[in-house]
Order: sequence, then C-alpha cells, then structure tokens
Amino acid sequence: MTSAKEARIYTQADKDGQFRRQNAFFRDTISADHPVFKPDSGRYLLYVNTGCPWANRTILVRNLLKLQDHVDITYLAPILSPDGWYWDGKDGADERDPIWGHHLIRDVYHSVEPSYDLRYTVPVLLDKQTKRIVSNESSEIIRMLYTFPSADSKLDLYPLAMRSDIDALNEWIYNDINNGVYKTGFAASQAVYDEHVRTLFRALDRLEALLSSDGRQYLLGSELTEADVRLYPTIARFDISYHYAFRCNLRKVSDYPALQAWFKRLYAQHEFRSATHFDQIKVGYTMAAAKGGWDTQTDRPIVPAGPVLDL
Ligand SMILES: N[C@@H](CCC(=O)N[C@@H](CS)C(=O)NCC(=O)O)C(=O)O
Repeated sequence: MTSAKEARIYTQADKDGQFRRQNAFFRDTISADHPVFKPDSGRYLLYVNTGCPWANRTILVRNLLKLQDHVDITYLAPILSPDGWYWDGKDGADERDPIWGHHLIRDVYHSVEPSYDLRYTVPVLLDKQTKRIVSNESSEIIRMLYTFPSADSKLDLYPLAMRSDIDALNEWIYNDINNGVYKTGFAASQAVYDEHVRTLFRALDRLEALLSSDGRQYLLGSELTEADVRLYPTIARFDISYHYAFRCNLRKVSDYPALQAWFKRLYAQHEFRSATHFDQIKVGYTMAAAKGGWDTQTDRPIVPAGPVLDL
C-alpha cells in the first residue's frame, strides 16, 4: 500500500495516464546587468545528484567551461526517498546541505520559500549571498553558466550563428527524447504508453539519420554544442535504465551505429565520463520505476513494445 506521503512524492501520471512535467518555479537569472544576481566567482551553489539527467546537464556544463573553482556543487544521493532527495554521505554524496545543514532538499526549498509546496526537484542553483534560489530549471541554469567571466571562453556551446539550429534541435529532442522517456516510463495506461514509445523511437530514428547523413561528429557538425550536451544525459541512461525500467525497449542505443558512435565519442572525454556514474543511475531508476511507474497507479500492467525478436 502506498501511503499518502509516498503518493505525493512518487505519483507521476495524471488521472488520464499522462505524465506532465511541472514547470519550474524559480526562474530568475544571472547576468552582469541583473540588479542582484551577478556572475561572481564563488557566489553560487548547485544542488545535484548523479542520477538525474537534468542535473547532469548542469554538471557537464560546469565541467566543460572549467567552472569547478567558481561555482560550488553539492551532491545528494541518487535515490528518491519518500521524503524526496536527501544527503547521506555515501558513494560521493555529501553528508549534509553545506548552507543550513539540512538532510533533505525539501528543507532547502522551505528555508528559501516557506510556502513552497510544488515538487522538490534537482538541480537547484542557490545564491549563497542572499540565500535565494536563482533557478531550478536546468535549461536556464546552463545558459547562466555561459555568462560567467571565469568560464573557459574557448568553448562556446551556444554560438550566435547557430542559435536557431540549436533551439530547433532542442525542442524536438526535449519533447520526444529527454522528456519522451519519462512520458513513456511514467505512462499509466497502455494507450498512453503505446503513443509515447512510438514517438520516442521515431525520434531516435531521426537522430540516427541526422548523425549518419554526412559523417558529422556532433549533432550540428564538427563542433560540440549545447544540443549535444542536452542529449547526452538521456543517451547515457538509455540502455542501462530506460530500456528496462521505463519499457523503452523497441531498440537500444547500441542498435543505432551512428548514435552509439556519437555516445562513445562524448563518453571518451573526461568532462563527460567523470560526470557519468552508471551504477548510481541504475539504482536511481530501478527505484523510480518501482515506485513511480504504472505499478503503484494501476492494477493493469503495461505490455512493453519490445524487445522485437529477430527470427
Ligand atoms: N525542469 C526541471 C526538471 C527537474 C526534475 O524533474 N528533476 C527530477 C530528478 S531527475 C526531480 O528532482 N524529481 C523529483 C520529484 O519530481 O519529486 C529541470 O530541467 O531542471
């Protein structure tokens, strides 16, 4: 039996069986002309865990732009407990919150905003000076990191001339792949699952066609861009977690030669490899599937679309 407290944390799908991701609540920004939040070295703290793909984006950009000495980070455990994300001092997680000494991310949100009662998500970017949360939206946090004067200026992940191409890729990759695996995995009816699993694999087919079209190294050619960084966390989790835990099992990434080669190319780079902890990802998603999948929400099991037998 799932208690009301557990249901608040683990229930993911709405009554119609669809998973709809909540819009992030804290949406301020950092910039040189912002009245409060300036891109000052040593001023901000990122709350992350190694399982979460959205937190993974922010860790990757911090690594790639060599901001490790300029933006602090604290690691929570990769398992979603009935009280939400927590610190336990194990396997690379810190002992506790470095600002207030909390053990739950929920208490960080409440220290900043006592009336907050939406989902207590990671990543979170905190301003240590004002003790305010600047943002809990990863797509916006990564762009703030680009504005730090201390960022490695040789790497431009969002070059002016490529912005519209990057935005266009981000849009369908987010809807059909990054969030598509969640819409598939948290679907609470067969019809909803069937719809999203098909969309997901059509999008992977489209990626394969793009990457094999002209031997390009990265999604938009010979340079790594934000679009690659945003795709990577999902691909790194695909074969080891989404394939079984979220029933994304028509094919594996390793069945797509160009996509697999792209994945290996990124994983070979220290900035990506050091942020990719397969064991912790597996633990996190096994728990998420057991608690947040259809199991707790319907008594009618969802029949997976695959694997497809090659007879
Ligand atoms: N829009 C957010 C989504 C973040 C998000 O959903 N994070 C998940 C972990 S992968 C989370 O914290 N879930 C906890 C919950 O929903 O209770 C972002 O991209 O930053």
